[in-house]
Amino acid sequence: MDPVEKNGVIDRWVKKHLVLYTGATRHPFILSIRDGTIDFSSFKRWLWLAVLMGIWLTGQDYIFVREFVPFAASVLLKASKNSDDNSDTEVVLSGLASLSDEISWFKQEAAKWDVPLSDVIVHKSNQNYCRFLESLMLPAVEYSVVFTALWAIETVYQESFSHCLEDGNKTPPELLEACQRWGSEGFGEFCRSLKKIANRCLEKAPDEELKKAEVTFLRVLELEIEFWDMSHGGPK
Ligand SMILES: Cc1ncc(CO)c(N)n1
Repeated sequence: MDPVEKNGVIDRWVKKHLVLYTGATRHPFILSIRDGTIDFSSFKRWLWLAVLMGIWLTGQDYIFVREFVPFAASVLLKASKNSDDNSDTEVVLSGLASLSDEISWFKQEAAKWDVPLSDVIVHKSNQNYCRFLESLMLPAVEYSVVFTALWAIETVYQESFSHCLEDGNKTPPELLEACQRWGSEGFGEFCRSLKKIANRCLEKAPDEELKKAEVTFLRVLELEIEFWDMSHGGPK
């Protein structure tokens, strides 16, 4: 690890807000997948009920990703305008390409469970998250702020699902495919590229902007926790 990355702003913030960060990346829902304590009969019952109530998590994530695409595109636009490094746009573009892949996967999953994605009702927590993304798409929101958000959103998923694949996991085979989607080495590498760029932008950001980016980071963590919370809650 190079010294810049090790002492970067991002690592400082992760350390400073470790409780919230761990809350997002080691949520009880994720731990129950990793420990294999997720009871499949109850999971299926939950899934069935959730489908009926429109809070099916895959369906919610499909809605989220559909909103995440224009957000990532807005980061791409800012990268092409503001960035002093051309490779930024390439990194974001590769992220957009995998989102296209993700959307196909959601559709395939929906077909497997025989649930039409068009019928999914947006849960309140998800709606809040999508609204937050919308607010970040405004042209006035600084590049370092949106980049911090992009890094945090992707990294929470990466750290959560890679934990389910680490040594000693008892992850049910039915869920391995989903875990590999975000827990893979390739996605980890992508998140590290995002972190490098975020650190570089934050290093140069004025204090005011740095504060905004930190608040944005914390908001992402809260919204991710609320997203996981949908796995055990009914519609709010
Ligand atoms: C809620 C949520 N956070 C992050 C990601 C990563 O793309 C996702 N698919 N969904």
